[in-house]
Amino acid sequence: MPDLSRRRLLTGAGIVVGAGAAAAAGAGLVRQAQPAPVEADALGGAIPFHGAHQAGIATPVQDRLYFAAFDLSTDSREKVVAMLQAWTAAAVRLTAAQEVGGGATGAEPAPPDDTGEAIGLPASRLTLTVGFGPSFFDKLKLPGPERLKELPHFPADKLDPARSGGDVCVQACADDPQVAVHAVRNLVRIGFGTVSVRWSQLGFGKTSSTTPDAQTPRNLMGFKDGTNNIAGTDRKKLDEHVWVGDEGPEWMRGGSYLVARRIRMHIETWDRTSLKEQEDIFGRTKREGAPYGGTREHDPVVLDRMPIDSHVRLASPASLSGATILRRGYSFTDGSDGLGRLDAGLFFLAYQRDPEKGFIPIQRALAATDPLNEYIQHVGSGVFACPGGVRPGSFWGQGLLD
Ligand SMILES: C=CC1=C(C)c2cc3[nH]c(cc4nc(cc5[nH]c(cc1n2)c(C)c5CCC(=O)O)C(CCC(=O)O)=C4C)c(C)c3C=C
Ligand SMILES: [Fe+2]
Repeated sequence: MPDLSRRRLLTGAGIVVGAGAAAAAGAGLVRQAQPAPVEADALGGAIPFHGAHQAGIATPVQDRLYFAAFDLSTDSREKVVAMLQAWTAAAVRLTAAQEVGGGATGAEPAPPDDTGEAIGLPASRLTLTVGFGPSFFDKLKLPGPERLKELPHFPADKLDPARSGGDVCVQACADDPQVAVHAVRNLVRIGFGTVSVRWSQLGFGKTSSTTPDAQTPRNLMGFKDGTNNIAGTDRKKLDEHVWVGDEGPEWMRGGSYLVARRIRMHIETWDRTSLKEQEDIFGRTKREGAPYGGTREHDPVVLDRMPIDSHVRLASPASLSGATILRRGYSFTDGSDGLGRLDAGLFFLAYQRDPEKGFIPIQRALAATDPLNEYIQHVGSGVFACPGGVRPGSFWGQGLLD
């Protein structure tokens, strides 16, 4: 649990102190209709919303994801500003396990402000991260950052427009799916008339880690995923590869560019593949996750010990003039496809300082020769500029829209 003092929580997360709070302590930081004082030892895993960077990027990866991409239903900047102000106020409360607006009860005869399904649940390390797609800037006639461009087409892409694009995105990560869904649902509600959901994706079983000391999670192919990811504590690498710096624009400083890809896995075909072939495809062993030529997971990757077209060799920065991304993906299963096959795969999320030096060269190399392509297909895609962190009293995208 993060070591947050009560004072820091109260100022940082914007919680208003009120009566009737004693009951909130005990089982963690608990949602209350009435604003409540919160004990320092009862934060229930609240991650501060405010800071130099948006939470949910370098933050230790939570267990669950709910990601939503929105279309603007207006070209009025004023309406968008009003919505982003209201979203920010709600996000401050949601990430601190507080109900939005006037709460989930007591508003008769009006419908309650908060939908209520998170009453009594702790903060669950909820983070809410917002990004703007290239079309956001076109629709609002705003100058977009130079580095935010539509992604190129990659060979074998089979992108479904109904699962791609979006003017705005919200990435909600939490250890409890109900908390993540509740957060996005309430933002959708607040945004009614200004944005509508274009597509969304639930994710479970994180497939990457930003905490190298923790056990590396496994993807649905059974392999450890995230071994060679950037650690959330590695400030040097984050500054070099993830956070936007002086190249700006100003409102993007401390922000990052997000690439989201819905990657379907042909699980049934994969499961009929021998262990040796599976391991050759990645260039790592299945049980230990060791790179070929090594015996332990974190042994150094020696490229020429790996098959020349193995996934890890192709994607390694050493093969691609240093191209590096921060991965933050999740597994998904969305039922079956009507032909008896699971609609399952990896919802791949990658943050970087410049997609031209991160995702794009890596994906070009993978799309060309990765043997994994026989077992996967990219079916959804989005690219978003995620502004720098929100300061207390400010709102998401303020520097851009003010
Ligand atoms: C464009 C970027 C990448 C896509 C798309 C991608 C898809 C993808 N990856 C796996 C499984 C694994 N990937 C691993 C390593 C790895 N993958 C990428 C990039 C993309 N992967 C990078 C940059 C790396 C790290 C390379 C390195 O520096 O060593 C691994 C090995 C363990 C690890 O380091 O994480 C696995 C396993 C799947 C299943 C998949 C699409 C469905
Ligand atoms: Fe990969």
